Amino acid sequence: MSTKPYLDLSRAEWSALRERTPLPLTAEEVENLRGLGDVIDLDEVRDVYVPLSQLLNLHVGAAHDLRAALNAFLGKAGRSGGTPFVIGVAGSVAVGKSTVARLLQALLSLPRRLSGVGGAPMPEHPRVELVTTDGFLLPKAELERRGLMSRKGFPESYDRRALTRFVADVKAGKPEVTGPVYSHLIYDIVPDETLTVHRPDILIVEGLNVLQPALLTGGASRPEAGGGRTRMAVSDYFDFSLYVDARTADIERWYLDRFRKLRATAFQDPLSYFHKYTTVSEEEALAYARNTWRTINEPNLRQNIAPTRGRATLQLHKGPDHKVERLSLRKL
Ligand SMILES: Nc1ncnc2c1ncn2[C@@H]1O[C@H](COP(=O)(O)OP(=O)(O)O)[C@@H](O)[C@H]1O
Ligand SMILES: CC(C)(COP(=O)(O)O)[C@@H](O)C(=O)NCCC(=O)O
Repeated sequence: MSTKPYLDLSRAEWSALRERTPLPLTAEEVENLRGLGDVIDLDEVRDVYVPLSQLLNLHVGAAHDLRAALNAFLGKAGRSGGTPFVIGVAGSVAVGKSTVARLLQALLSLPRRLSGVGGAPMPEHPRVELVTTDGFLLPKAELERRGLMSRKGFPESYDRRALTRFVADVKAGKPEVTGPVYSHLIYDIVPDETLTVHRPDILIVEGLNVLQPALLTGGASRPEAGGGRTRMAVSDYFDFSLYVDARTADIERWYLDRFRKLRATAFQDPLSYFHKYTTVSEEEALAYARNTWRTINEPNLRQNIAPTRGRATLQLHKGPDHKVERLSLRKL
């Protein structure tokens, strides 16, 4: 008997699971998914992401039942609703986290009649909110002050306390939870802009470091005091987590391709932090992007992000064309 914590499934094995609980999408719903403006193709949606949304619905139902049982034990029957189900999406810069997160948001928001799961506690139209952790990056001026501009995306470049507090507040059922907003255009936190989450049924939290374990505070500097205190990490609030995985050479290529595309589009805006790369040759611009990959994003992947892969509930392993080739599902 295998004691490996993960069950490995080929794409074919995984997509065959869908047939047992078919999810019929109407033409309009398919059209809405296309309307996400993403590159993702519909075979991929059907074979990989529809079964995933069905598995997530099973987890949502089971989490609800467990909470109801706990409340009954505590003599609080009838108060089991209202706790959002929280999903974390982790992986490297440019591996496709935001594409997966937006797609899941769309699939999980579909009317319940499509979910194939009976009796789950969701309303007919579940409200699914998405937050990205870039809003919790320290502002550029603060990164500069701390000498962290070349560590952007590393765990220490975030206000981890604020992120954890944000998710804890949503999970606790606060009616309104407000967080900061990051702009890729200005490469900084946007002053005077916030995002507010209003008691969603499901919250998706997407970012490079969402599977980082909790920090130990105080203990390292004061071992004589008998060790420190462990803070909660954002991952402590997850009911389910996904790690989007691919070969490093493929991710680097996707990063450079995205940079090339942005150079022809968003960077054209004179307000863009990267506007300067539209006025030099493509070769020069790509040399800059390659350097950013090699000195920031790849070391962050190796040192901080990839080591958290084994904490995810499900790992999606992508091939060179973004198609999911195999999956590892946590079973122990
Ligand atoms: N399933 C997919 N099929 C094709 N291209 C994809 C897919 N997912 C992501 N991409 C492309 O890969 C790049 C990185 O994806 P993105 O979601 O922006 O990554 P991240 O949020 O991890 O930085 C983008 O150019 C995106 O269009
Ligand atoms: C904003 C990011 C840190 C990603 O943040 P996330 O939402 O994953 O927390 C990253 O996309 C980024 O800008 N990294 C800095 C290096 C670069 O320009 O690629």
